[in-house]
Amino acid sequence: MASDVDSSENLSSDDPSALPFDPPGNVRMTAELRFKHTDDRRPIVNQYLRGHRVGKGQHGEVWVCWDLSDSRRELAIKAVKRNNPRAEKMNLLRRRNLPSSPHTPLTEKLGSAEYKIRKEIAIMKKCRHGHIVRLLEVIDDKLNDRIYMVMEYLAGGEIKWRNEQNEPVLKVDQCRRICRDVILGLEYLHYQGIIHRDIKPANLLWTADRQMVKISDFGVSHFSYAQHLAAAGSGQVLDNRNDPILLDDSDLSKRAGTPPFLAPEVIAEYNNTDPSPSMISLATSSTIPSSKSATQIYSSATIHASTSRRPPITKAIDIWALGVTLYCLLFGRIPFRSSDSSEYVLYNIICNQDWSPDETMGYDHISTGGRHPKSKNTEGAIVMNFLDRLLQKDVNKRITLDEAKVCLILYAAE
Ligand SMILES: Nc1ncnc2c1ncn2[C@@H]1O[C@H](COP(=O)(O)OP(=O)(O)OP(=O)(O)O)[C@@H](O)[C@H]1O
Repeated sequence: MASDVDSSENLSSDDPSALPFDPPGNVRMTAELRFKHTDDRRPIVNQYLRGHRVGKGQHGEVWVCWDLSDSRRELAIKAVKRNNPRAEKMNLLRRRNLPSSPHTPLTEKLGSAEYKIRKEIAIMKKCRHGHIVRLLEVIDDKLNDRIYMVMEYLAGGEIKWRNEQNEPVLKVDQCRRICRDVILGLEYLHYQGIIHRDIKPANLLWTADRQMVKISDFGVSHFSYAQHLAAAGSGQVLDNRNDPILLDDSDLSKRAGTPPFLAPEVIAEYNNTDPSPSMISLATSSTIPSSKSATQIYSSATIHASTSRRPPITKAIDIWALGVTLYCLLFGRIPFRSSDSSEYVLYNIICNQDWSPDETMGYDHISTGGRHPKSKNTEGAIVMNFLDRLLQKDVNKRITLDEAKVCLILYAAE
């Protein structure tokens, strides 16, 4: 088998349950795929015995598998088709009405499916942290135009946060612990210069014992060398020079993520109560399908820096998305919703309307005390104040991860 270990990262990969701030581990890059079946017709991809399918996304399918080589470890294997004609067609339809740009982004040169997977791999290769799903091997099957990503398996699956009646199913303390895990994961990502851009409950996976969550799905994430230097200090050098895809900044100008979780600065052109007709047509050209209001979008529109008021897009967008996520976990519903499922209405609500809590939060029905609780020391008041700071529309007033950590420590100590 033609296999080579990424030479830019020369630390051994051993412990799968890496502790926070572990150095990056090796990701095996394998250029050959062997496919066979067991006697009872179960598929084997190289040394991985494939089990049942655990998930299906826009671009790929994920199966549980077992490493037959030595460890017999239970892992996850994601298969992505390099060229995805359906997704390409959707993108083409979306792009049709948009103004053309003199600079053709790499997304369009490579085709969005291949770009997405290559970027996801490049970003995951940089990460080794206890709250980030870890990539172990990439199998590049050129013959069949597929790429396989072998990852650690999160057996608890996606966080289930509401029941059929849209009521919360998690206790407030569980929500707090999920929040803590995401903050630790984001702290590591931001230190690496990575903006996740799609934090939401569906991208947070439980470990088998449901004691911990890990951040997954880096399909629309962005690596910024400038942010990495800012976070890590200018003495740091880029540790992955072989990945030009990481240096392509064109995709930060795309509106990527999941509409109800987008921060106001990402959709700043909707921060306007009297929109121009062109603005409405821009938004309605990609109306949110009603049943899929929490589906990821990518490049439905290029963000134009036409407005001088536009704040820069920074890692603070992940903090906003964490606020939306925490609200979902506490109340079993999304804080900003549009009644008619149009993107324009939703974005206008996100930019211009305040959120409101229910009387109680969590499965354990703890009183919130309302949007601005009178007493400051109740559990409800502490959580509402935390949400208020995460969901600050003004990016300069939004809480930082350092401050969020302090809030959570104080909250846990109450
Ligand atoms: N490491 C993993 N362990 C367990 N389940 C996983 C793992 N990775 C993904 N899944 C499951 O598979 C589903 C699809 O995975 P993923 O979101 O990565 O695919 P995708 O094609 O990138 O999706 P999309 O682009 O639509 O967000 C997830 O929703 C999750 O439930």
